[in-house]
Amino acid sequence: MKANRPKRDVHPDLARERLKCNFNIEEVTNIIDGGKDKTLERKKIEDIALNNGACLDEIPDECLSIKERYENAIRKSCIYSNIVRNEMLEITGMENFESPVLRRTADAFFKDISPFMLHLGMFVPTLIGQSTPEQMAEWLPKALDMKIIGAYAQTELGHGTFIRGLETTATYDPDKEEFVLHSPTITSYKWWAGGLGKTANHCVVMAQLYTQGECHGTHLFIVQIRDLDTHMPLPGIKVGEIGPRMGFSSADNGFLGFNSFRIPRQNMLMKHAKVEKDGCYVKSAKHGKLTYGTMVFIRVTLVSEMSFNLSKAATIAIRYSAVRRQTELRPNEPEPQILDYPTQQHKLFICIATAHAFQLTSKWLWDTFQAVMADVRKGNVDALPELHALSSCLKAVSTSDALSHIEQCRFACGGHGYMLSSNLPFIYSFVAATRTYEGDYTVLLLQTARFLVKAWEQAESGNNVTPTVAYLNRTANTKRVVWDNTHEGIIQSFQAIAAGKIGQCVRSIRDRIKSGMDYEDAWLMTTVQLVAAAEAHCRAVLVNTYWNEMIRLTKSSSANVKTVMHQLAVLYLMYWALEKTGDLLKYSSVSKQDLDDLQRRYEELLAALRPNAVSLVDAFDLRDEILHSSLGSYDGCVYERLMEEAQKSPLNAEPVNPSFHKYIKPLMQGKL
Ligand SMILES: CCCCCCCCCC/C=C\CCCC(=O)SCCNC(=O)CCNC(=O)[C@H](O)C(C)(C)COP(=O)(O)OP(=O)(O)OC[C@H]1O[C@@H](n2cnc3c(N)ncnc32)[C@H](O)[C@@H]1OP(=O)(O)O
Ligand SMILES: Cc1cc2nc3c(=O)[nH]c(=O)nc-3n(C[C@H](O)[C@H](O)[C@H](O)COP(=O)(O)OP(=O)(O)OC[C@H]3O[C@@H](n4cnc5c(N)ncnc54)[C@H](O)[C@@H]3O)c2cc1C
Repeated sequence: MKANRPKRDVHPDLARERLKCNFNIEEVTNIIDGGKDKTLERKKIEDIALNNGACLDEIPDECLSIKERYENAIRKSCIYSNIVRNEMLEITGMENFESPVLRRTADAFFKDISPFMLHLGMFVPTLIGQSTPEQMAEWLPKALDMKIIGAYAQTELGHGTFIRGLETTATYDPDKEEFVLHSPTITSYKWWAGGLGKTANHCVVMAQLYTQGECHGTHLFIVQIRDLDTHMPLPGIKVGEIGPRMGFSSADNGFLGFNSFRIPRQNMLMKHAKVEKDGCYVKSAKHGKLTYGTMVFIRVTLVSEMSFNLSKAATIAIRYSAVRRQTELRPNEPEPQILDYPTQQHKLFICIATAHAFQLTSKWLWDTFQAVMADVRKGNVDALPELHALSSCLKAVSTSDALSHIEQCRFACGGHGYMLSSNLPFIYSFVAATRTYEGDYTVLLLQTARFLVKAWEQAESGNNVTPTVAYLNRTANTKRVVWDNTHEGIIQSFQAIAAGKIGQCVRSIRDRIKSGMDYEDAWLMTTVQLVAAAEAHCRAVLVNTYWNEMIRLTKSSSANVKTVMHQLAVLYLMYWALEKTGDLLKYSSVSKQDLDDLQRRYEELLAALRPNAVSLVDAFDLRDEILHSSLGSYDGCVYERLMEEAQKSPLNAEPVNPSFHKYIKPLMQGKL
């Protein structure tokens, strides 16, 4: 079903906004995309995927039943996969199946989520990261060609965070050279895996490996769960969907139980550890946590995913705010555009800056990830703890910040932001899940904290520490940093806050141990502070990386692009400095006067950015098909679209609903 979209003239308010722009939008788009060639490639791919209108729906997703929504999502997933397989991968190259462009175009097809998302998002990366070359040759081509469709089944009903506590067992039987998968309890049922409920015919399963009578901890196995022809669950498999949830409505998140289900020995993913034919277990020579690799990979990709989602929300809210007028400031004067209110600018401009901060940081994180993985392939795992610490905190903070900024975008759109047709509730509920999945916020920050405490102890004893915590070598023994309101000064203050908080955690742990606690209890009692310290470290990394990358990427930009990119980065620094005034007062010499000055400069910066606001979101270059929003379309025809979407409500299909005759009328007549 293709929907025809009427072409409309651009709303005069938006047209006027665009005339005010003083920088080259395309140059900024190129920076966000990672270069002019990347922008051209993206546009070419978007044209292929979206120009034929296959992504559009006649009936909005939200007006469909759960079953219809799933079926429509499958229909479109198949169309989309075919386009990816036949046309898009030819341009990106097969090896770039995880290209952000594919994610971006997928969003035009799915207002919610594709049931195939986890196939490409986690199943395929697990095959790549965890298989031997022979296994890769066997499974990967089939997976990329959609001959098999997979899910990632790790979490169980009883355990998500604590992977070592998973209960599914895989017991090796050397006589038959098979593993026997079993779910011994109700809590051992796999739970949550996207695409598992109704779509996947294969999945990667994490299970406790038993061989020669010994448990060797969790390992990954590839398991066929459904017949490829009939799609019926195989004997010994109990599989289904987990039921309605806050978002992810079309992802058929599933449950899965095994009743002594047998798989060949070759189905254990054996890149890092293996079981020989006779049942002998050979441990990973490199690092015990390499089986967690897919999680690290997704945590890394989520930072750019957050930038993308935030840029969508910011585009919707800023275009709407340029069109929406509300409240007379002075009698008989026209009502201002709500974007003219500094409070509105305060809600929204930080969203643009944060989308840039996450995008530039995500590219840097991706390069770091690639470099560490290249080392791991050569047998050097020295940088793995730092990568784990970094990807954990950046995943936690970027998802959490994106979520609260997206909610601000919804607030900024008043009542209309609450409409599903605005798309803001969908974006919000999608991003709300990211704070939990792939490692809960608190849990991941505590992982980073473990690394930071060790780094602190090294720095304290005069040893050099790894690059992302190098600031500890400078600041570990400093009481308070001297406040300086330049960007360098603000970045150093964030580093001083992080160092101060980590140091305080170390002292708290030591004091508690001195007073008789064992290390575990002392750590536990300090976890509220440890989470705050890891967050502070992450903010220090973010401000530093964003600033450095912005300078590097704008070196050859035109003067006005340099200025506007610089303004956004300064806004980001100031916003967070003002959010953290308590910490600044504690760990720097900042005075009340300095903070008042900072507040004034921040407000001036909002005013300076105001004329470019609409063009800055135009620079995200998000097509209307991707935005799916009655409030955010390029033409700004908000009211027409709201009315048009309202007409599609199933309740408007008939002038009188049958419930009137069945219930209301009898009630009115006293006949009920
Ligand atoms: C086309 C591409 C598209 C991309 C699109 C992106 C969008 C995708 C949409 C996807 C939608 C949904 C996906 C959802 C998928 C999932 O949620 S899958 C399930 C994910 N589950 C989790 O993340 C669980 C979180 N828990 C953990 O990670 C671990 O259990 C935890 C780290 C908390 C602890 O693990 P333990 O095994 O108990 O480890 P410990 O004994 O505590 O630690 C020992 C040391 O090992 C270090 N460690 C832990 N993990 C790692 C790692 N990954 N790498 C390196 N090191 C690690 C840990 O810090 C300890 O170190 P220390 O002893 O302190 O030195
Ligand atoms: C939409 C969605 C999609 C998902 N997709 C998949 C998938 O495809 N495959 C898959 O395997 N899984 C998937 N998951 C599961 C997801 O990875 C887990 O839900 C997540 O890792 C959190 O684990 P949990 O649910 O066990 O939470 P819990 O660990 O039970 O957390 C509950 C609370 O306890 C706190 N807590 C837990 N442990 C600690 C601790 N050590 N210290 C301090 N506080 C702690 C947490 O901070 C949290 O506040 C998905 C989840 C969602 C919501």
